[in-house]
Amino acid sequence: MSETSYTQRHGLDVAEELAAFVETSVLPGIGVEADRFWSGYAELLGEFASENRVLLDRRADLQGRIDAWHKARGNQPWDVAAYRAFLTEIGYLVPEPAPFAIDNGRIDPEIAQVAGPQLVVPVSNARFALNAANARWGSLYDALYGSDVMGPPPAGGGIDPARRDAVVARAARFLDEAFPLESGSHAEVTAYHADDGGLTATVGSSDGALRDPSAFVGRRVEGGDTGLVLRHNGLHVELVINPDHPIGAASASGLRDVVLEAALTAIQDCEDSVAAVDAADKVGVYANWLGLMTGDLADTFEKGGKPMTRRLAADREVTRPDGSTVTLQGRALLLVRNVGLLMTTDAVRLNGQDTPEGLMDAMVTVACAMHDLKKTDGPRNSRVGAVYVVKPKMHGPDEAAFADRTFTKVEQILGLPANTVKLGLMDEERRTSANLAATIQALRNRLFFINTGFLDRTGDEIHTSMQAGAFAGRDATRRSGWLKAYEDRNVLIGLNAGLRGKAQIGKGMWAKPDALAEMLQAKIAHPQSGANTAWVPSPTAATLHALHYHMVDVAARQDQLQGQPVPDLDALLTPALVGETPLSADEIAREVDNSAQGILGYVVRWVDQGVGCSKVPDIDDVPMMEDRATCRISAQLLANWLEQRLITSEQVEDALRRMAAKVDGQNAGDPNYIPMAPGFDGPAFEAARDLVLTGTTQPSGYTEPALHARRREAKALRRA
Ligand SMILES: CC(=O)SCCNC(=O)CCNC(=O)[C@H](O)C(C)(C)COP(=O)(O)OP(=O)(O)OC[C@H]1O[C@@H](n2cnc3c(N)ncnc32)[C@H](O)[C@@H]1OP(=O)(O)O
Ligand SMILES: O=CC(=O)O
Ligand SMILES: [Mg+2]
Repeated sequence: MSETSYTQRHGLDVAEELAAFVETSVLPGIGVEADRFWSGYAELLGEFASENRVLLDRRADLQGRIDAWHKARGNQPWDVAAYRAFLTEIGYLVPEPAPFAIDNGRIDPEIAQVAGPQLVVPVSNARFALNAANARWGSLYDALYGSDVMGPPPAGGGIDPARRDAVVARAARFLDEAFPLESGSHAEVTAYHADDGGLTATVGSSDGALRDPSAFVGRRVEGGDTGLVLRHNGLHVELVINPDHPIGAASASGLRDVVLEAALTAIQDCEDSVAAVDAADKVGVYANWLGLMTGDLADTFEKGGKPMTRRLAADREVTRPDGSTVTLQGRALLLVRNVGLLMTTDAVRLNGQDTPEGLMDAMVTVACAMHDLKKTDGPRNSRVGAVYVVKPKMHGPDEAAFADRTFTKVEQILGLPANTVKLGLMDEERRTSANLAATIQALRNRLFFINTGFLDRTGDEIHTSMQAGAFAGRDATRRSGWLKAYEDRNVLIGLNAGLRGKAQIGKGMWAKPDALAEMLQAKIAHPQSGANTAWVPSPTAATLHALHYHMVDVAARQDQLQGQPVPDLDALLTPALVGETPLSADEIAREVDNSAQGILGYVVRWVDQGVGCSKVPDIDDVPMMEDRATCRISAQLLANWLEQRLITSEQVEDALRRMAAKVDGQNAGDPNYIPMAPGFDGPAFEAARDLVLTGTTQPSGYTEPALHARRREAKALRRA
């Protein structure tokens, strides 16, 4: 039962808290009257809500036909030619467009020109959201010292001199690679000098310049620190000199830190990393986004036993050798991820019906961003007057065209110039990957990224071919040919569509937040593949991943790749089924336990505590980032194995119960935690059960319907 109270606006029933938030917090100062906002919203729903429904019905219709095709073929050998012909006949595959190039208008340099990390953060968490914005600049010393890159992370308390020296030496190696000196190493520098002639470094008895003197940008002073700002591959690096600081005092040159320009962009997420199921939750999410756009967001919390208040970082003013100044952005360029087309919300109702949540996100998040567009001086987000909306889970060109028209309408309602809103296309559903060029074309006037590597994409891979047979395990599914085709095609199709120098071609999330030594080894593959950004889960990961963009010149890599043949669709369309070599009973049992644990560990915090992104140890106790997309994969794999009779529902129930007890144990230290055992009947456990047992019939295998319903149930129980 909903607790929501409504107020009437232009024929809409609007939740009172949303109406109050829009009218008292969002609209004042952006030149849009409440009447205009709500009458426009009513028009938007009138024009787009039923089309949204038709697009969802089309998804279901195509899925039904694909399921029937696989079932009718039974055990016949896989025939990709027949499959392609069938997908073409039903309109799942559309004709390739003639060559074209995107024309996306003015785009900020963090997207169009410079390659670097993209951080993602649940915007519902103000402390994290601010931290993500401020992760534009990250201490390399802290990232190396505090992570596992230099060996097991420190237990805390005090500085270990041996570890400190190893960190300093590692950072000097980086400086030698990115900013080599004419002679000698940064490790040997006893003094850095900056004057109108540029930067010199003293090594032994001689002063030498940088091998590339133009890499020196200038100097800035902050408190007792002098920052010497360098630039390489478009990314800035600051040598922080302060001989009075304990770390600077231990260094002959007084170098106390090397600060990297790290998260060039940060996605403030209203989607899969948040749990927002009603008007109150949505207003919480929007309020943080609004605060980021006005610049006023602040959060006070306790850290290390002391209260601290976090705010957005200031810009950085740097004095060049010739005395002129340049202002460097202090914060990541902020993008906002809206929700997709699937869910409806009861925060705005029309004719007694809930309305598409994606349309509400479009109206409200763009209106909030207008506070940034209205700024005439001081720190701002977009310097070219753009709003960057990341649009997830679109299936193919028709849905992309729908998003394009939706934002045209939103721009008209809010009085914004056409194509102010730029869209990031998440290539995370198979119908988009298979029709990528046409999908890009549908967004050509506002596209600012295409990203791959997505976990949702694996979930959709399994769901789409649910009836084709049993999928190999989660890792094997992600190692097989379709994934390489998906990744490679995305880069090459993006380059063919003229994204170079205009938009991002991005790669996916590093989902092991604590395994950063491994990330440093592995994630260099992203820039090497021609991607000019890739997702990271934390500011520390952003700082470390930034090193990769110094090691690889992505623009040069894109030049090499431009014009290479795009891999054929066959590999993309071939599902990663178990095949000739069946999985052993042990392999199956281990995968079932692992998936059950991942689902429960995530779902219990989502449903009972409203936490949308969690760190959950896997079966080998490796902490994994779990969000709705990883949950979708685990649930879909178990649903597929049930459907294909590799496992039984009794096995699933047994694994869920055993793993629920394990997850309870893992959360024993959390005073707010509600154990799932021994009753196994609370909304969290029920949600996990729903996700697996109804996984074949959930739309596209999405987790939102089950999670939202159970979270609302948990909230109602708490109220009762
Ligand atoms: C499939 C997809 O859709 S991927 C996109 C969705 N995923 C995400 O957005 C991942 C976001 N990341 C996170 O939520 C977290 O990093 C987790 C849950 C994965 C791990 O969190 P933990 O390691 O437990 O973080 P913990 O609570 O210990 O915080 C450590 C510090 O890192 C910061 N931090 C961690 N992640 C982030 C982040 N994404 N952005 C900003 N700051 C962050 C915290 O603010 C905190 O610093 P503070 O104390 O100074 O505020
Ligand atoms: O949205 C991100 C994903 O991995 O899915
Ligand atoms: Mg996703």
